[in-house]
Amino acid sequence: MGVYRFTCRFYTECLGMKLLRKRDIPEERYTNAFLGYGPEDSHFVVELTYNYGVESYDIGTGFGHFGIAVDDVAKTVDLIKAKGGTVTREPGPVKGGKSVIAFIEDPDGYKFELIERGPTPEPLCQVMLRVGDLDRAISFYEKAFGMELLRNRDNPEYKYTIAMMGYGPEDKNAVLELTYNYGVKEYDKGNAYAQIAISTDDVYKTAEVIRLNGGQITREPGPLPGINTKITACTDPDGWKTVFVDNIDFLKELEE
Ligand SMILES: C[C@@H](O)C(=O)SC[C@H](NC(=O)CC[C@H](N)C(=O)O)C(=O)NCC(=O)O
Repeated sequence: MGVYRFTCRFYTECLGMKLLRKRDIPEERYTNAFLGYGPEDSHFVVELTYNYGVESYDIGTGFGHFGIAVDDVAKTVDLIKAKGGTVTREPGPVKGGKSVIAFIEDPDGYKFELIERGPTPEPLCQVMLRVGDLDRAISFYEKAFGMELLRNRDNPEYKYTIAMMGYGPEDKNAVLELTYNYGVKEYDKGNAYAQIAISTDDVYKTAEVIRLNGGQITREPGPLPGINTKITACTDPDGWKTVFVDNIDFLKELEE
């Protein structure tokens, strides 16, 4: 359990997240820790999973980073260094743009982009995933998941395009940042990053819409054995997984 405890300390001490909930599922041989900047019923959170006995994972090349909005990137980086955290890109304007950013890594090698922004109710603000066909990915997330294309930006000098997808404006909501690197059609997904989770009022309808729009259902909609929360899961055209969780069931789970 050493890796699990150390990782939690990094999230609370270096990133200022709160440890919201822990659960051990011995019959499935894993433990979860839920961390974030506000309660799980109204905030995007990180779910860390420790699988008994597994001490390392392959992060692959497709997963990019989690974005964290901070009001002063340089100050945050100093604090992270003082706590012994790993900084992989020093604070400064993004190449080809103006936003001040820095990159850090957690003890398992997951990257976090620190982004300088004003105060926000949702500091855990991005999940960056690389995709092989941006138009295909945008169309999938719009039609199958009902997300909006909030903004896109081409950076020809550095040969990539990004598209921000989500359910509300970036300054108040967590978004999916899809990145297309010119000419790169496929990535290695490794075995570390798992999925994002999205709430829904009806997992059965959600699965139907996903199927109609080219998504692959990897878990048929229905209640999870033991806890009865209804979920469905799918992969997008690049193979990135998403789990949809029934709203009311999830709130009941939090009360237990
Ligand atoms: C503010 C927002 O626009 C960004 O931070 S973009 C960050 C930028 N992204 C990329 O370069 C994506 C393409 C890259 N090849 C990849 O696949 O990750 C970035 O990471 N810039 C690095 C820098 O040092 O500025």
